[in-house]
Parts: sequence; C-alpha cells; structure tokens
Amino acid sequence: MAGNPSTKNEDDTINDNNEVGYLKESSSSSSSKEKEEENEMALNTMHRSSSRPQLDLSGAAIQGNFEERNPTILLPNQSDDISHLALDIGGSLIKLVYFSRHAELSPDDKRKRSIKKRFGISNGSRRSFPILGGRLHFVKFETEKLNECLDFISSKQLHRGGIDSPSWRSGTISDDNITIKATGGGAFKFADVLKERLGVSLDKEDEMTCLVSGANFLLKAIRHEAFTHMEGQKEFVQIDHNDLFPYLLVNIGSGVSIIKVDGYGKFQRVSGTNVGGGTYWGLGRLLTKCKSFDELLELSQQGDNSNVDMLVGDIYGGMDYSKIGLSASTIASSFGKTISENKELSDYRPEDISLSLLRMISYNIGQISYLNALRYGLKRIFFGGFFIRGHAYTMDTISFAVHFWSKGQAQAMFLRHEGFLGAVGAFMSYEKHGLDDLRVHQLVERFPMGAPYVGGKIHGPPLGDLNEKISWMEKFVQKGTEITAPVPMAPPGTTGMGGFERPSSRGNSLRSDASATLNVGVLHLVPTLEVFPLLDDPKTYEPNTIDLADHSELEYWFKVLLEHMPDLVDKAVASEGGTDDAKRRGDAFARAFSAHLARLMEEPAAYGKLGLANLLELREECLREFQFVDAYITIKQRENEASLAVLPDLLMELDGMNEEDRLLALIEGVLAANIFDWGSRACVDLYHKGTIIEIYRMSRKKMQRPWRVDDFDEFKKRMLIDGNNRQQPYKRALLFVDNSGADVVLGMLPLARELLRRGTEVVLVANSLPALNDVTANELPEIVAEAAKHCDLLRKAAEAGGLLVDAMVSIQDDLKDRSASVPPLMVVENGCGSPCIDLRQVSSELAAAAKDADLIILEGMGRAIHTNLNARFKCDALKLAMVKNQRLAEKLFNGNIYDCICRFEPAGQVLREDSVRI
Ligand SMILES: CC(C)(COP(=O)(O)O)[C@@H](O)C(=O)NCCC(=O)O
Ligand SMILES: [Mn+2]
Repeated sequence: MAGNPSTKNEDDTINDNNEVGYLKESSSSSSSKEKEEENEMALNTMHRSSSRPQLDLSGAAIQGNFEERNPTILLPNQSDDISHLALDIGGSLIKLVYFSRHAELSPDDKRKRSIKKRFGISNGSRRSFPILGGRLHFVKFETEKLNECLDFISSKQLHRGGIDSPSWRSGTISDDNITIKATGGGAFKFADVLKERLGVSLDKEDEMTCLVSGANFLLKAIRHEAFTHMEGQKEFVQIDHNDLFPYLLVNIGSGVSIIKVDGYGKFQRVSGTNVGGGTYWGLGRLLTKCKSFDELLELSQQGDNSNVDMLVGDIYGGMDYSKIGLSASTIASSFGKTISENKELSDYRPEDISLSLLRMISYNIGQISYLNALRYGLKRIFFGGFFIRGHAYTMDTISFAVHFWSKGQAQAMFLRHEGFLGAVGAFMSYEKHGLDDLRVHQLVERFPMGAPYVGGKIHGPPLGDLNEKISWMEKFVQKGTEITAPVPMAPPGTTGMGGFERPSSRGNSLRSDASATLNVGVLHLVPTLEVFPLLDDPKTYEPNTIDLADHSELEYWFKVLLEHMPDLVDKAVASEGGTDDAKRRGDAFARAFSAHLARLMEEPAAYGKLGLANLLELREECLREFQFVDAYITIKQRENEASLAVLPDLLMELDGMNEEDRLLALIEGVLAANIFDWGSRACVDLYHKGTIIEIYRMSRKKMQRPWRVDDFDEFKKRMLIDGNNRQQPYKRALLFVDNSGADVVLGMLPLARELLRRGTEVVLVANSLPALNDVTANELPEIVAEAAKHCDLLRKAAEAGGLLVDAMVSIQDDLKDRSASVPPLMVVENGCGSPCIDLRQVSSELAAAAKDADLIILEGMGRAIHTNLNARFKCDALKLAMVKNQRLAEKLFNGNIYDCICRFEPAGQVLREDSVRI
C-alpha cells in the first residue's frame, strides 16, 4: 500500500489481466542505487537550505588586464569587503538593517552545467553585486536599551561582516578600520559609545536622504510594499516604478518630516510637525503611567474617546451639525470634555485618554499631510515611521483625515517596512553592493519563525543554532498564543458625515505591536530569478486563482492545512530517521506553522497579499526552517521504483496503438496518474485502499470523457499531422512536471516521449527544491536514465539533452552532436520549492529554455489550477490536472472531486468564459 510500509508489498499484487491494460506483473524493482551515489544525492539535497536556487559562486572573473601577474579576481557574490550593517538611531528606536550571506550555495552539478552551456547562460555577465545572493534582515531596539542593541551586534559580529565571514574567523579585520553607515540623531549622539563598545566609527548619512532613498528602494523593489487602509480594510497597491514620482513622504518618528519626492535623489523637506510619535508616547506616559509605547497603544484598543473628547453632539444636544457635514459623533475638540468638568486625571480611564491622544495626533498628522499634498498638487502620500506600527486604528485615522479633507482626491498609503526607511537608506549608501539595480522579481520575502528578530523585538541573545532556535521559538509561540487571541470587540463604531469623525476600524483587526513582529520578513536577494518570458502580460498576471480575501475560503484552507499537519509531521520525522532530534524538530515545525496560520487568520494581509499558493509555500519553507530536507523522500523513491517497473509494458502497449488512440491514452495517463498527490487529504485516504499500481489502474478505469474541462480534440487537432492540414510539429515544449512516481513516470514521461517522437525538443521543468511528493530537477536525471534503459528514443533524446551520466562525461561532445536526428530531452529547475509556481519569479535556466518554446504543458493541481489556471501565455498552453479536492471542484468547475481538467489554450486566444477566479 502506497505510503504505508506495514501493508502488503506492491510487487505481489500487480495484476496483468486488467481491462485497461498497460499493467502487468513487475519482475523486479528498479535497480538498487550505489550507496555512494545515494550519499552524494543526499548531500546535494542537504546543500539546498533555502527555497530558491542560490547564487552561483563560480561567477568569479578576472577584472582588468588578463596579462597582469596578480590580476584582481572579482567574486560577484563575495561580500566580505563591505560592511553588513546600517543603523538608524532615532529618538525612540534604533533600526538595524543587516546582510547575511546564504549559508550554502547550490552545487553546480553536471545537469546544470550542461543546461548553462546549451542555453548560453553565463555567470560572468552579471555586474559586480557583492551584496546579492544573500538576505537582508530588519531589526529594531528601543533607543533606551542601546546596550541590548550593541550586544546583539557584537554577538552576531555584524560590524565585522557577520559570524560567517571568513575575515572575522581568520581575524583579518581589525576593529579600528571598521566604519558603519548610520543615520538619525543618535548617529551623532552615540558615536562615541559605539566606538568605545564595538571599536567602530560611524559614517553619518543625512537622515532625509536616507529616508527618501529607503522609500524609493522599497517601493521599487518590493511587490507588496504599499497598501491603503480604510475602515479596517487593507489593500495592497501595485506601484508602477516608472510612475512613482512625485509623491509626498511623511515620516512619523518622534517628530514628523514631510518630504516632497520628485525622483531618485531629488527631494525637498517641505514641512513637518513637532506633534508626532514622541508626543503621543510622552504625553501618554505622563497621563497613563504606561511603561512602553506598545503598552500605550494596546491600551487605546479598549478606549472610548467620547469620555474625553468633546463631540459635535455634546455641543448640539445630541444632534448632527448637518449643514457643514458633521455628525453628532464627530470630535469637535480633542480632550475638550475635560475642561468643563470638575474632574481630576484619576477620574479618567487611561484607555480613553490613550485613544483620544492617538486620534488627536494621527488626525492632525493626516490633515497637515493633506494640506501639503494640496500645496504641491500631489495625489499620493506615503506614510512611514515607527509611530504607525501597523496599527489599524492609527492608519484608519490618518486615511480618514486625508480622504475627508481631499474629498477622496488624495490617497494615504502605508509601507510594510514603515520604520526601516532610514536604515534601508543608510544601507543603500554603501557603494558597490548594487542594491539600486535590484528588481521586484529578484527579491523573495520569507517569514521564518525567527521573524520576531526581524522587525520585531529581540528577546534575549541572538540564536546560535537550531536548538536554541527551537527553544526560543517554543517560548515565542507560547507568547504568541496570548497575542493572537482575539482582541475584544469595541462598541459599535459611530458613523457620520466626516470632519473629526471616528474611524470604524476596531475589533479583531487591531493588534499589538508584539504580534506585528512577523510583519516584516527576511528579504532574500536572488539575482538569478527572472520573469517567465512567455507570460502574455506579466503586469496583470496573478498567480493565485484563490486569493483568500473571502474569509470562509481562508477558514476552509486553514482547516485543511491544520488537518494535514499530523500526517505531514509523521512523514517529516520518519524521513529523518525518526530520531529524538527529528521528533523535536517536527514538534517545533508544527508549532511554528500553526503560529503562522494563527497570525494569518488574525490578519490575512500580514505578510503581504495572501493567496493559497503562499500558504502552501509557507508550509514548505517552515519545514526547511526546521531542517527537514525532503519529508516525502521514502514515498517518492518507492513510487518511482514501482512505476518504473511497469513502464516498459506501458510503452509497449502505447506503441501498439494508432496515433489518435495513443495521444488520448497519453493524456488520460497524465490525468489518471496525477492522483498520486500526498498533499490531498482525500487522496491520502485513498492510498490505504490499495497499492500504487492498483490505484493507478483504478484511476485510469474512471477516465470517462468528456472530462470536466475537455479540450482534448483541439489539442489533438494541433498535434496530429493529417493529410489536409499539415501542421508543423512544436519546436520546443516545456513540460512542468508535478509528482514523483506514477505521475511523472507513467504520465509525463510517455507524453514527453510522444513529443520527442514528433520532432519536438522537450524540456522537463521540475522543482528546485522538494515540496510534498513533487519530483525535483535533481531527481529527474536518474529517473530518466532508468526509463531510458527501456526505450531507445528516450535514451537518445536524454543523451542529446546531456541527461545521461555517460553523456555528461563530456558536455562538449554532447553539444557538438546537435545534428543528431533525435531532439533533446532536457531538465531545468523552475526556481521554486513549492507545490505551486509563481511565474513572475523563475530560474534563469527556465527563462532561457522558454525563449524558443512554442508549447507549455502545466501539470497538476498546484501548477495548473491553484496557480496559472487563468494565466495567459504567448505560446500554446495545455493545462492538465485532476481536481483532488471537492470544494475546489465545485467552486471552480461546478464539478466533483477526481474530475479532470484538460484545457488547451492556443496562443493569442481571447479570454475564455470559463476562466475563473474566486
Ligand atoms: C498541494 C496540492 C496543490 C498538490 O497537488 P498537485 O499539484 O500535486 O496535483 C493539492 O494536494 C492540494 O491542494 N491539497 C490541499 C487540499 C486537500 O487536501 O484537499
Ligand atoms: Mn504535486
């Protein structure tokens, strides 16, 4: 039974007299691998610690004169010679941005080298970007606790390039020479302390310049950086970086700076106000005795400001002042009620005072900002600074003020990295790192469980190893449970006509800063990522078919993922030998992923725009974070072996058919074999009912046409060359393969073979990193090699594509032999480690292979349905999947679980009616 080692063996249950055919007793399992090879493979997989392929160190190139005796060698990813840290030391907070290199680099294996050669992908063509191939982290400390910040820097050796830096390890850097970029008033005030404690000098950068360059960078390079926030609703705004300027930047720190930004490096501080975050905190502290800014902010959530503020209704006997558009609940005068009553401070609730203060200051900032926008004719106002802290009420109040006074003409927008603008700008001011040239598709934001380090408070010393991380995470999650508990609902918000109206953002969209600590992730800088060149319109491309904005949808998918967790943890722990260490990591993974889900349930947009694909990827990332290299490895291997054993018979039967029947059998085969999906609850339950081959056979039997979406006839017309309508065969097909085992071996490989037979070059596109039971690009050459033992055509094509080990001995020969009559079968990695694929960020290999492709085949639910069902391409596209979830089948296709989708979309076809988005 598939996936259950305690049940009967595959091999003794195979039946050769079934109706469907193709299957007969397997005499032997696939050849056993050499132990060494296994070890090497395991090692290769172990190297891949992050979900995107990482920068290739082999880009080293000689700079300048080649004849020189000791020419300078440029290492594009070598970052030792630059500082890794920048600081923004403000009145209340210290913001740190630091860089860490990727721990491991993906090996430049033979397959990769062959592909690079074939498609002319070079490492040397990139400019000198020492900073790329690493990660940017964001951390904050209270300025009062400067010592904690210095301890953090020192224990991580950030001022010396990080603890992983060779120069730190070898002691070649002397502290005296180190300069760190810093901005903010504290860069002057604390320069001596830094010199004394860390031995470093501060290179002071202008604060406004840093704010602006930080904002420009973030708006240009991060997809979901800016968002609006109105009446509790967060909406991400896609900023076209060609149409960014001019805008107004309002940075709310202790005080407020208002800057008109006209371009890169072109700006003017046009105004400001001394009533800012410091005012709220200072007055709030005096009036409420709160111990921290966050406590004060939290307090405001239980407040009712009408006990303190004088409302229009208080003046007009409970009536609206409708003539000028003010409702009874509008604030006429902040704190106005406190003058007319004979009460002391102690007679007022601190909660009410905090809220009144917060609204007064936020509203005032919103209004002054609007007036400045009006003065310069600007429509867009971006608000940054740590005063905001992702606090819904603050953002709503500011948005309300801007919207009300501009009569909807100007828009308030907020930035996810609100507090880090200055620090990012200071970081950008280092020369040589090439950050300016980064593009959206080269940045991947990840949310590891250590995220409270990033954008969050630091609890205790930095984590040294995984063990520390797990125990720290356990503590954090305990804390997180308190935090993520629903915030009490406020009394119903008053509505009215404007003016000092009370914004209605209350209830569970409010949260403390502590829970907002996961809002800012780690930015992975991956220069090898590209936009998939065959996307018809990358600007309108939306990878998520289900965007989870609908709360019931969100709840459903959260439930699915939670239910799947115990099984996943079991598999993950077993994949690492079931040791105590693996169990502890499994437990930590479950806690961490549940904490992420809880956080997202509370605020779905916390990590940027949320779609199902993001959730599925987050789960894989989380597994990797706890060092589960490949949770489904055993299952994948077993299914590969069982399927390879029956492949020769399948191929023989296919070869006995006429063209038309064969093509149908091939497509049926892909759809039927897509049932092997360890991410689907229903399928996993099914696997307990039979062996792999039994299930495959059962699945084939059920292949009744018409399928739920059935464009097979159109596809057939295009594929088959008939007497009247002679079509050219496709030149190159990209086959986005999905699962290991039957799916790839009995489904996609035979289809690939058919295309090869028709003279089409075939590129198998597979994951860079494991995700569920998906096959990876690393694993494919071995599978193809096994299959090729039974098929001459596959062997020759694989040889021509540089896939077979023998053929890979000399890539050069392989490339010379392009004239061989068999088209090549190649494998490229897709750049992902997820069951889905976002085609805005794919590997350079895939992008290069796509250039001459005229057919793409997307297979499986993750790639063809969850993502890309509505994607439009410049070339013909075939989308094949079995729908293995009842709800999805109903919602998207008005169908049922196990329905099949065969959608053929010729290039340039107008959008189909059955294109769906829910
Ligand atoms: C994770 C998956 C997208 C993988 O499907 P595949 O791409 O392998 O066909 C799919 O199994 C899925 O959506 N699972 C969750 C839903 C469920 O358990 O029903
Ligand atoms: Mn899959």
